This record gives sequence, C-alpha cells and structure tokens, in this order.
Amino acid sequence: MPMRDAVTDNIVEFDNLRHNASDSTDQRALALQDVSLTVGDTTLIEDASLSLSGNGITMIMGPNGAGKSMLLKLAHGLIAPTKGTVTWGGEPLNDAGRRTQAMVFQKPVLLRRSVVANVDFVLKARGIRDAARRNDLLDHVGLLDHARQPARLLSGGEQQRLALARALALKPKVMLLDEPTASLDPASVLKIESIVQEAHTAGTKIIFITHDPGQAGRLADDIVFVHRGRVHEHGPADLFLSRPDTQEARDFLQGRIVV
Ligand SMILES: Nc1ncnc2c1ncn2[C@@H]1O[C@H](COP(=O)(O)OP(=O)(O)OP(=O)(O)O)[C@@H](O)[C@H]1O
Repeated sequence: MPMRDAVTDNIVEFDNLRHNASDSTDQRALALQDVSLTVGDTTLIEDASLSLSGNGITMIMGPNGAGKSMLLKLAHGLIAPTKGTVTWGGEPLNDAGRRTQAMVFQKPVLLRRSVVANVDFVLKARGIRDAARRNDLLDHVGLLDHARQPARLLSGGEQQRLALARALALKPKVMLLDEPTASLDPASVLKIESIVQEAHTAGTKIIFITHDPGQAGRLADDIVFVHRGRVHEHGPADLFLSRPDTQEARDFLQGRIVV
C-alpha cells in the first residue's frame, strides 16, 4: 500500500474510534463520570472520568498501586464507587449486562478439575452441553491435547489460556483482563496476545491492564494512564507511547521510578 493510503487509512480508523466513543447506545461503550472510591480514610480512585469506545483494544497502564485493578473492578461492577457513576451503553451495569462480560485475572481462576471440566462448567452454568463447542474452544487456545489433564498440572501460560477459553465460552461482548501475561515467558505472552487479538477481531471490546509498553505498542488502540488513583491521560496508543502529555507518563515509559 502506498504511504499516502496507509496514512489515510489510519486517519479513517481513528475517526471511527472517536465516532464510536460517543455512541452511548453501544453496550460495549464504557463511561465513568467523576468516579471515586474511598476505603476507610484512603481514597483509592479520585474523580475518574473516562469514555471508552465499544470498539478496539484499550490498555490501562500505570505504576504499581496506581489503581488500575480498582478501575477495572469498578468498571465490571465488582466494586461499587463511593461517588460518581459507571455506565455501559449509557446504562448502569446490571446482572444481565455483567453476563455479557468476562474478566480474566493475573492469577488464572480455575477449578481443581480436568481441563475439559473447567470449560464444561462454564458452559453448563449457561445451560449449554456442547462437547463440540468445548473442543473448539480448547483447540482455539491450543489445549486440545491437554483436555483430560488436571488443570492444576498445566504450566502458567497454559493455565492462563484455559482461563481465556473459559472467558471466551461466554461469547463476551467485553473482556476485561488484569495483567494476564505478567510473569509469563515471551512465547506464552505472544500466544495470549494472539487469542486476545482474535477475540477483538470477532467483535469483543477489550480492556487490558499491562505494565509493558512493548505489549501496549503491539495491541493497544488507545491507552489510559493511571497514576495515584487518577486518570492522567487517555488517548491514541501511538501518540501516548511516543509523546505522552505528562511528566509522570514520560517517567513511567522511560522506566524511571514514579512515586
Ligand atoms: N481492599 C482494599 N482495601 C484498601 N486498599 C486497597 C484494597 N485493595 C487494594 N488497595 C490499595 O489500592 C491501591 C490500588 O491498588 P490496585 O490493585 O488497583 O493497583 P494497581 O495499579 O493494579 O497495581 P499493580 O500494578 O501493582 O497491580 C493500592 O495502594 C492497594 O494497596
């Protein structure tokens, strides 16, 4: 593709992203308005406002303890804000809405059963008994050969891929991932990234916490930078990674200690 066309395509893509950010009827679009979370005397999230498009891969970055996981839990309704509102498609998240979302944690949440039983359990909870679908899911994440093995005997990367299969079994509109590749080796990281990319291509909104600017460069459409419980920046990934607005984000990206 000639350079000029490539540039034009990028602009069109970004225009779509911006257009969809204001499409409040898209159930995959998240809005936080003046959200705060206080526990005891400590304010963990302070006046966070954010509008995420229902499309694309949003990555949340920031130093340890910045409040990234709290933000994800608030978005998914696992914690209620002390102040402010969280809406999806303009509506507060209810149980029906939550069932269209799937969350994946840094430490995979698995049953002490076989690999197949882990996926069957999730399908059964939705009233589905479908061995072919379960096998397709395991094949998709590269675990069909391990199907009868106890899940606890899988490697860290395999366990995380099983957690992704469980999440994908729900055919989620939104996947929220809290550092799913932390402490995995590069090959495992790339496998998980490609599963996430495929989910995104199939129409799932992805919100993904990472510490790794390289990973953000490979996956992110837009990046939210969180520091000390505040949303400091939110913008297109290429701009954030090359020219962040704030000194805190510059320090973070350059590996300087951010306190
Ligand atoms: N249940 C809780 N009660 C009080 N404080 C908490 C609770 N859970 C977390 N915190 C504190 O809230 C702050 C934000 O935590 P959070 O886990 O969101 O950070 P993070 O940005 O995800 O960090 P990391 O990158 O290390 O995972 C931290 O200072 C943490 O100690």
